[in-house]
Amino acid sequence: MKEIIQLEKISKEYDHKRIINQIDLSIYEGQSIAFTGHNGSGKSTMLKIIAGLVKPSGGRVVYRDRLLFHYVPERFPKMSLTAWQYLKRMGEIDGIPRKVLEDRCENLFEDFFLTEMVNTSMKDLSKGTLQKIGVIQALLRKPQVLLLDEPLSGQDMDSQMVFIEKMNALRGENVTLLMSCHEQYLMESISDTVLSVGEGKVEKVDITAAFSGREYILWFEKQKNATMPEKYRPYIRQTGEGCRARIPEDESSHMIMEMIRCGWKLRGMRDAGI
Ligand SMILES: Nc1ncnc2c1ncn2[C@@H]1O[C@H](COP(=O)(O)OP(=O)(O)OP(=O)(O)O)[C@@H](O)[C@H]1O
Repeated sequence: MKEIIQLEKISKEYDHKRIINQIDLSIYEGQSIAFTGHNGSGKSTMLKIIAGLVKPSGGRVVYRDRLLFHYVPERFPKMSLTAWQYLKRMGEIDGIPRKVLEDRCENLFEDFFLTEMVNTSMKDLSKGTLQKIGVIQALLRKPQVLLLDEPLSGQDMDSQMVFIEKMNALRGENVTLLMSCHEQYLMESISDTVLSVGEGKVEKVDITAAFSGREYILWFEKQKNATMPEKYRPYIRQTGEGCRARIPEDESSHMIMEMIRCGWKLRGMRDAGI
């Protein structure tokens, strides 16, 4: 694999407090890294340093190529433009032809269930909706490196599934993904490397050992004309207007996709071990 970014002895201090301490890290083309760790451990700081948005206090970041970065912040600024006006401007800056931009936006609005909100002023949109607009902006023109700061924190379950699908499609196109994240199922779904950030250090987590044998509890709500996929019947218990399933982790993404395809709406998800 081709190394595209190298962190050499990176440190960062805020108010004399060392958040990141002498980190060395190589990032490879097409790699998908999740930074995980407690609140305030330094995940966002790592992303911002890699994106060149924050200057390290020590060390240097070496970029092997000229790379197109897209950065999706955790909190998207509220502004008076509508989502559509905003994305049109951003697309124009990216040099995307008008018609291509319109088609791309329309498809992405639909995918992320945003069609009814495109003409609402962004200052009146929720955190999750703004986050989706940030993701759409990042998808308008394919970047080489996509950085996402807690991309799922405000998104509903259906949008999370769309997001996972889109990220895996980008991985298929060799886009390098770097995200900060707390959700283990997201790391399992889209990351090949998990790095734990804490006490100044960044350490690799053995994903296979950490996630093996896990099961999830899923809740689905029945929509009109929903049918039950035969394959998953043994895992499912009916509950009033919906159903509940306990499923091994490596089956969970497929089950969710299949249930959504059969007309169910994912209402919730949690680790069965918690
Ligand atoms: N601009 C800043 N000025 C001062 N301190 C900062 C600044 N940015 C971050 N910090 C501090 O650095 C530490 C790491 O912050 P960072 O946002 O990187 O953590 P995080 O792991 O992403 O947290 P969370 O999971 O809560 O988003 C925190 O203690 C935070 O308060």
